[in-house]
Amino acid sequence: MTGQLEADVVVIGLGPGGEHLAASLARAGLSVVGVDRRLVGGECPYYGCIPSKMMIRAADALAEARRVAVLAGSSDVRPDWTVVADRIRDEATDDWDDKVAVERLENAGARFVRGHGRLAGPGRVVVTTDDGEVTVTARRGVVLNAGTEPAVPPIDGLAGTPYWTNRDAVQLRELPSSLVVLGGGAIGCELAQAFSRFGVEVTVVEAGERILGPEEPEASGVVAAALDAEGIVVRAGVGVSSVSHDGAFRIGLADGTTIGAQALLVAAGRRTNLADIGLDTVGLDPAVRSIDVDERMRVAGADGLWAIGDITGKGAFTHMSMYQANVAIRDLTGEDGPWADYRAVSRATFTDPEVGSVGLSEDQARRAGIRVGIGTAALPESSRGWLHKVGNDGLVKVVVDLDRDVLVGATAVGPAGGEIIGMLVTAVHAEVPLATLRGMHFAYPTFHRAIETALSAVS
Ligand SMILES: Cc1cc2nc3c(=O)[nH]c(=O)nc-3n(C[C@H](O)[C@H](O)[C@H](O)COP(=O)(O)OP(=O)(O)OC[C@H]3O[C@@H](n4cnc5c(N)ncnc54)[C@H](O)[C@@H]3O)c2cc1C
Ligand SMILES: NC(=O)c1ccc[n+]([C@@H]2O[C@H](COP(=O)([O-])OP(=O)(O)OC[C@H]3O[C@@H](n4cnc5c(N)ncnc54)[C@H](O)[C@@H]3O)[C@@H](O)[C@H]2O)c1
Repeated sequence: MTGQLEADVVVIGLGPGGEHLAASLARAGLSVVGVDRRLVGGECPYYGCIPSKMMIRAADALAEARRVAVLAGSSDVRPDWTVVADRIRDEATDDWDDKVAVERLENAGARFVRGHGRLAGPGRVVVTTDDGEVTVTARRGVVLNAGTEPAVPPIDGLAGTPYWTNRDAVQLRELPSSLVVLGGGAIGCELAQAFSRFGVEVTVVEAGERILGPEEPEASGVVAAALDAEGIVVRAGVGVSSVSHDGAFRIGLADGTTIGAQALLVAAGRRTNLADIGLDTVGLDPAVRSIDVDERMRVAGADGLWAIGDITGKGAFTHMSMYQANVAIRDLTGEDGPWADYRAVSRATFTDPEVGSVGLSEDQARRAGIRVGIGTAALPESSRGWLHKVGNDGLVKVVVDLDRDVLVGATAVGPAGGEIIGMLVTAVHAEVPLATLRGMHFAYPTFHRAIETALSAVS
C-alpha cells in the first residue's frame, strides 16, 4: 500500500488498548487509521497473556490431578504438550494470523495499514509498508500504543545463541528436557512453573535478591517455596555472566558456577518501542524509555499526541492498556472524564499460588511517608485453607494508612489470589474506611475470609 490518507485520528501500534481505541472511535463516527507492523492486538493475544495462560491452565490441571494422591486416591497423569500447542494455535492465535482482528477493526469502520509507523511532525505519520510509504495526516491527533519487545541483556556470548523469548516459548511444539529461565519476574516464574509441570527440568536465575521483585517479600517467599517444592531450582541474587551454546547451553553465573541446559528462555524485562517512532519530530526526546502523559493520556510537551499502554510506564498490563484507552477515548470524543487515577492499580501473577496485589506495598507506603499499619493472615490457617490441604500455600497482607484509616495496598497469595484481590481493589479504590470493612459479612469457609483475619490483625 502507498499514497496519502487523511483521518481524524491515527493510531500507531494496535496493542489491546490501541485496537480497542481505534475501533471505538470509528464506531463513534470518527475517521480512524490504525497502523501496526506486526499483528493487530499486539503482544497479549499472540505472545503474552492469552497463550501463556492457556499453558498455565493446562499445567494447573496436571498439578491438581497429581494432588489426587493426597486427597482422593490415585491418578495417572501423563502430560501431553501437543494438546496445549494445538489449543494455542487453534483457539488463541489462528496460527499467528490476525485476519479476524483486522476484519473486526475494519467492520467497526476504521482503516488499517500494516507497516512501521513513524511520526513526521505534529499530526503527520509516515508508514513504511511492504511496497512503499503511506503518509497519513491526522486532523485531531495521533495516539501512540507501540508497546514493548523482549529485552535481551548484553551478556557475554548470549547474542549468537538460539535462546528463546516469550515469543518462541508460546510457539513450542515440543518441550526441551531442561530449561534455564533468565529472569524471575512475572513471565519467568509463570512459564517456569508451567514447563516444569509438563516434565521439563527448570532452573530460574534471578539477578535480584528475590523472584517477583515488585511484589511483597512475603509473596515472593511463598511462591519461591512452592516452586522449590515442585523441584524448580531458583538461583536468586546472582546474575548470568556468560552464555555459550554448542548443541546445549552452558550458562555461567557471576558466582563462578555453571548450569547446563537444553534450552534458555530470556525473560529479563521489556524494552519500549520508542527508539524509531519519530519522537524528535514533535519536539520530544527520542531516547526516553517511557512517555510522560497527563490524566487524559495527552503527551506532555506535544500537542495533538496521546499515548497509552506499556510505553507510558504506568504498569505493563493489558488491563492498564485498556483502561488508558478508555480515558483517551473519552478525551477524544469530548466526554467529561473520569480521568486516569493510579492509586488502586491491581495485577495478578498466575503462578500457583497466584499473587494478586493492589496499590502500594508496605515498603512503598513507608517510603511515601505514610504512617503504616500492617495486617497479615496465613491461608493454611484459615478454614478454607485447612480444608483445601495440598496446594493451600498463601497469605493475605493489608497495608493501612493509619491516619486516614483506609487501605492503601494489599496482597492476596493463594489458590485464587488473583480473584480474592478483587474486593481489596474495591477497598483501596473507593477508600472504604477500615471500620466499614471490619463490619462486613465474610462467607464461611472461603479464602477471602482471611481478609477479615488480616484486618483484625492490623497494627
Ligand atoms: C508472556 C507474557 C505474559 C503476559 N501476561 C499478562 C497477563 O496475564 N496480564 C496482563 O495484564 N498483562 C500481561 N502481559 C503484558 C501485556 O501483554 C501487555 O501489557 C499488553 O500487551 C499491553 O501492551 P500495549 O497495549 O502497550 O502494546 P503491545 O501489546 O505491546 O502492542 C504494541 C503493538 O504496537 C506495534 N508497534 C510497535 N511499534 C510500532 C510502529 N512503530 N509502527 C507500527 N506498529 C508498531 C507492535 O507490532 C504491537 O502489535 C504479558 C506479557 C507477556 C510478554
Ligand atoms: N500476570 C501478569 O500480569 C503478567 C505476566 C507476565 C508479564 N507481565 C508484564 O510483563 C512485564 C515483563 O515481564 P518480565 O517478567 O519479562 O519482566 P520483569 O521486569 O517483571 O522481570 C524481569 C526479571 O529479570 C531479572 N533480570 C534482568 N536481567 C537479568 C540478568 N541479566 N540475569 C538475571 N536476571 C535478570 C530482573 O531482575 C527481573 O526480576 C512485567 O513487568 C509485567 O508487567 C504481566
